[in-house]
Amino acid sequence: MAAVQNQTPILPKLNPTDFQIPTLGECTFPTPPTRSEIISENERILYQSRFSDPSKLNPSLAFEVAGLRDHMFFDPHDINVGIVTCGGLCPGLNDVIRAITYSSLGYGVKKVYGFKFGYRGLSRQGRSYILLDTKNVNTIHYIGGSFLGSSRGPVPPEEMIETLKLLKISVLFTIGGDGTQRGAKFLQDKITEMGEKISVIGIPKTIDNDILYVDKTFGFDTAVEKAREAIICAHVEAKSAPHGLSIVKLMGRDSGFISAKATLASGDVNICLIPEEPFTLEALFKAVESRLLRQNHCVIVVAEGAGAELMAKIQPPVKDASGNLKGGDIGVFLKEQIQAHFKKLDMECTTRYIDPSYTIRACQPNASDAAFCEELGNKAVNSALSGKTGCIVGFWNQQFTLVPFSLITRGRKMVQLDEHMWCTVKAMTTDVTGRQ
Ligand SMILES: Nc1ncnc2c1ncn2[C@@H]1O[C@H](COP(=O)(O)OP(=O)(O)OP(=O)(O)O)[C@@H](O)[C@H]1O
Ligand SMILES: O=P(O)(O)OC[C@H]1O[C@](O)(CO)[C@@H](O)[C@@H]1O
Ligand SMILES: [Mg+2]
Repeated sequence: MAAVQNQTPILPKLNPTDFQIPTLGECTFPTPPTRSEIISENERILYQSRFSDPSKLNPSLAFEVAGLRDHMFFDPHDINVGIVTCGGLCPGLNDVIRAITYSSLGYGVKKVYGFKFGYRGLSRQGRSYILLDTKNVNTIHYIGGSFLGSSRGPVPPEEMIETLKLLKISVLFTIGGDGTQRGAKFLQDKITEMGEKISVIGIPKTIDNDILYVDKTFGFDTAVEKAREAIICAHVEAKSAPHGLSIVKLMGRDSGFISAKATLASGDVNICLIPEEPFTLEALFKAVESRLLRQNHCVIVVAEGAGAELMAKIQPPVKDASGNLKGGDIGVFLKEQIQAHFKKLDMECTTRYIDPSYTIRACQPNASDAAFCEELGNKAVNSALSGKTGCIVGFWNQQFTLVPFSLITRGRKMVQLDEHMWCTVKAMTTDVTGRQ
């Protein structure tokens, strides 16, 4: 097995205090009769569930449990809440917006504000919102995208607090990826500094599944399902042409989870390229060549962030409005390079290039993601009413957790090259690292 190259902090040095969730204060309102499960304040979900020596297991490294307590910090009848969706689209955004709205109004919350186009809707200049109710959110889960719109780009936390205070909002739900939760952390830090009693609760969203300390984010399953459909079509195309080569580009700027999982799910991929594992063009050409000669067809899946070192030589990455690095189009680059290579060899290669990125992201969630979103939304409301703040609702070992912003913003989850999932992908595909 080749040496592991990437260094995702999967098991960094953690302290029990890293798991502590800030609270706004004492919970004094008895929770009204509810169908929701009541969580005892002492319950925890172990960080480490796999071990060989039980004596080395540290039970104080554990997540708080998301959900309702027997007493609430907020009297729901006294408060307004806000919802914002930021970053790229993701299947299930509308489902979470709907779940939060229904759940909040069910507890008797006065008003649910939906901010338009991400944090921009909370800014002084771009302040824009709609009141959400059971009528206007009733059917939004039938379609993809965000009912509220989304955007990238920073907004000063002071301006957001000004908006929250103006509208008497006690809880802000931030639905978004790592950047959104970084922004939410800045906001919550400022709120604490100013001594305001406003809770900020994140719901991690990303098809990339790249949030640290979260097993799975909503939208990921759907993205894999849609990616698999594209791969199946790519395989059909490749098999139907003389020396057919299909290249499918999938999203994944820094983490190749969609590509890896879709490769496992389809069984039709011959070469899988992800950002975490560098490859060489020479090894890639050789692999395609030998595959076309042996099997007459070949399917390549490439994550958008793969080959970043190759792309950087042609075109330095640019930053988007949020400061995320965006490189050139690796899919188009590979198509052109491979075509030029086979032209030089005077060997036939019928190349098809498929980029389903935005169709994967803008669609309705599958049933499993939709159900997951419903629970996430409910857990977020329950946790906020219990006075929790400065955290996201996570999912770890099949349980809904609370994870501090300070923990998830330490980095980004990436595919570990020695994890079972990636090793299985490697067993199913051809290595193009140039090391073998
Ligand atoms: N360090 C930060 N401080 C304050 N705000 C931030 C920070 N990083 C990102 N944000 C803000 O969060 C919002 C969303 O960030 P970003 O565009 O990176 O998307 P994201 O939430 O990571 O979603 P995804 O990458 O999955 O599309 C933007 O408005 C951005 O300005
Ligand atoms: O087109 P945009 O908005 O820049 O988003 C692209 C990025 O969004 C993501 O889908 C994450 O939401 C990444 O995989 C991708 O790099
Ligand atoms: Mg991000």
